[in-house]
Amino acid sequence: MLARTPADNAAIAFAGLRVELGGKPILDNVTLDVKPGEFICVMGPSGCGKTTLLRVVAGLVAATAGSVTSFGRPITGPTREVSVVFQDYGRALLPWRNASGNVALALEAAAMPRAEQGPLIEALLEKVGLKDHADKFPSQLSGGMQQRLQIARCLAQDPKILLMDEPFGALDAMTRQQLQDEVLALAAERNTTVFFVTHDLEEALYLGDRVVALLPNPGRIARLVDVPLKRPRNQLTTREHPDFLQLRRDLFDMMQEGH
Ligand SMILES: Nc1ncnc2c1ncn2[C@@H]1O[C@H](COP(=O)(O)OP(=O)(O)OP(=O)(O)O)[C@@H](O)[C@H]1O
Repeated sequence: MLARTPADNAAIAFAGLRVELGGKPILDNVTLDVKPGEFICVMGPSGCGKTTLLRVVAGLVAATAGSVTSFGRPITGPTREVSVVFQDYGRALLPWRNASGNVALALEAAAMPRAEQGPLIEALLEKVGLKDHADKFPSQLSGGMQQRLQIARCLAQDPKILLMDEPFGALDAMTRQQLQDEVLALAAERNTTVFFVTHDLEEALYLGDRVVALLPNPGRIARLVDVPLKRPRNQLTTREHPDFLQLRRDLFDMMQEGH
């Protein structure tokens, strides 16, 4: 039997990953192990390759060199074990299906018998606070509610890994904070590995067990920091904690200096 390496146990393992698109290097020498159940945040300025890195994990972009594996298996394309929440909920949801119908989409894709779908859809909508809105269409829901619906649809897939690409970027500050806490609670309850992309340093520190800071041209890991703040996090006390402020300062300076 072949010996297992630490990377085989990682939910996601990048080893010397390089990605070129259109002949241009976009990511270079990305090496990182993401532990099962870890909440990892990838942050950095616009164009540093955050979305490209997420798309590699989703199996939508191939490595030019190096490797990316999930629980020891190479990622070669999209699978049901990995689900993606996009920033643009308006385009991710089907406008002609109501909330239940949008969640059902994930279950239909898994060929779940219709009779089993109902109770599961109800439970998922309740989980994201949309129990009383099951019959509403996306256009009848607020932005925050539409994003909750997209999250419910992703959870219906029961993914091992949840990829989130600036999911709260289009929401107002209050809704954004509410959803941050809801996602933290859901991820903890299900022990889901979350790979969360944001350009917002404070959001990354608030959510993450670790923060990966990328710098551009080509996108590369500039810092990998542990966030030692206790859980459950709290929008006031966590953000006021001296460790939070220190990490924010360090990462901010690093991004400003660009190295
Ligand atoms: N299909 C493609 N072909 C060529 N270049 C691409 C392609 N997709 C992305 N890029 C380039 O790769 C770089 C990284 O893009 P990416 O979207 O991954 O960055 P990002 O950090 O997510 O940026 P943002 O925060 O603005 O979304 C950019 O310079 C972009 O122009």
